[in-house]
Amino acid sequence: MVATDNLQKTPEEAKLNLAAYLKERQKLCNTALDQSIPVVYPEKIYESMRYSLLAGGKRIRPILCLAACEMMGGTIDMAMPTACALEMIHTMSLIHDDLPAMDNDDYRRGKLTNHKVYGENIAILAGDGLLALAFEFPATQTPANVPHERVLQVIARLGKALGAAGLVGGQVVDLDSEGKLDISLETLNFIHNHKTAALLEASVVCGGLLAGASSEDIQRLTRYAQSIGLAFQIIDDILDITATLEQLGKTAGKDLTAKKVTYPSLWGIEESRSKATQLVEAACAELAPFGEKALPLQAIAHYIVSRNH
Ligand code: DMA
Ligand SMILES: C=C(C)CCOP(=O)(O)OP(=O)(O)O
Ligand SMILES: [Mg+2]
Ligand SMILES: [Mg+2]
Repeated sequence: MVATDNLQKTPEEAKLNLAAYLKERQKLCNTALDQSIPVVYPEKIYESMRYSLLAGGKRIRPILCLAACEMMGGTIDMAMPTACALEMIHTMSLIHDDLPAMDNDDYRRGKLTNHKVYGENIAILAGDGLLALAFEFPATQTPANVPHERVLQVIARLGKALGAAGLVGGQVVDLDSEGKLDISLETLNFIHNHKTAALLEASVVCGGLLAGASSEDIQRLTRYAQSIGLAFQIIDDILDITATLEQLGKTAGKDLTAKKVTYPSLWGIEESRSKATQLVEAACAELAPFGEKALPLQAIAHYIVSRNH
């Protein structure tokens, strides 16, 4: 074998097989998520919740949570219930985001959207059910070797990331901005930082909290996550232009149809991509003091800009 194997690879990827790492973590998360919702009476609601929760997806948020917990000296078991909660919250936000009253989308994760299969009423309730479980699950399932006050911090953190000061607030400004062509960069950053980055930040920070990380380390994790959070949404907006329905598992070109101002609409694709790359470099630099232990989080940061779906 010639030594060209590592060409095109980031320094982290050269030392860590990221594709295998992500696949293994996705499998662990999928098993835990599958077990988190048994189907009982009234079956329809559990089936609807499971339909969207188990429909695939990259599982980026739970994987970030597990990786941050491990980097800070914790274990996968300590973080798995919270990792599942993050995916439940994310899935709820997708089900509601796709409703006719919001983005009115027919496809998600390569399948018909929840309301297309179960009707709007059940889709709304499936989101509510997932959201409630997202708080019950870490509160009741986190193993006893994690001190209660850490779990309490996690619950508070999830609520903050998701509420009006986070994801919900971002979605409100996103909806308000549709069709307006004079949206400022400040408003655009507000949308991205709230609707997308807040939950990604909570994913990383909750992993650190569960492992008992110091407040200084939590601040470092926060800065890493804020940078990858903004980069994630810039890439999402680029993919909306460049990728296909088959790649994305959701309708492409929606931002243009909905007349949404995005990074690529303001600055073009290349400059937006270079901004996202700079953010990822900054994110990786934040984790330099953690040395080799930071490799997974650094590789995930690069994956966020290089992904094609
Ligand atoms: C989705 O934002 C954000 C949340 C919080 C669900 P979006 O509508 O820009 O993304 P997508 O293209 O995935 O619907
Ligand atoms: C927050 C946004 C931009 C919605 C899509 O999130 P993902 O791209 O993580 O969707 P899945 O892989 O989980 O389906
Ligand atoms: Mg939306
Ligand atoms: Mg949408």
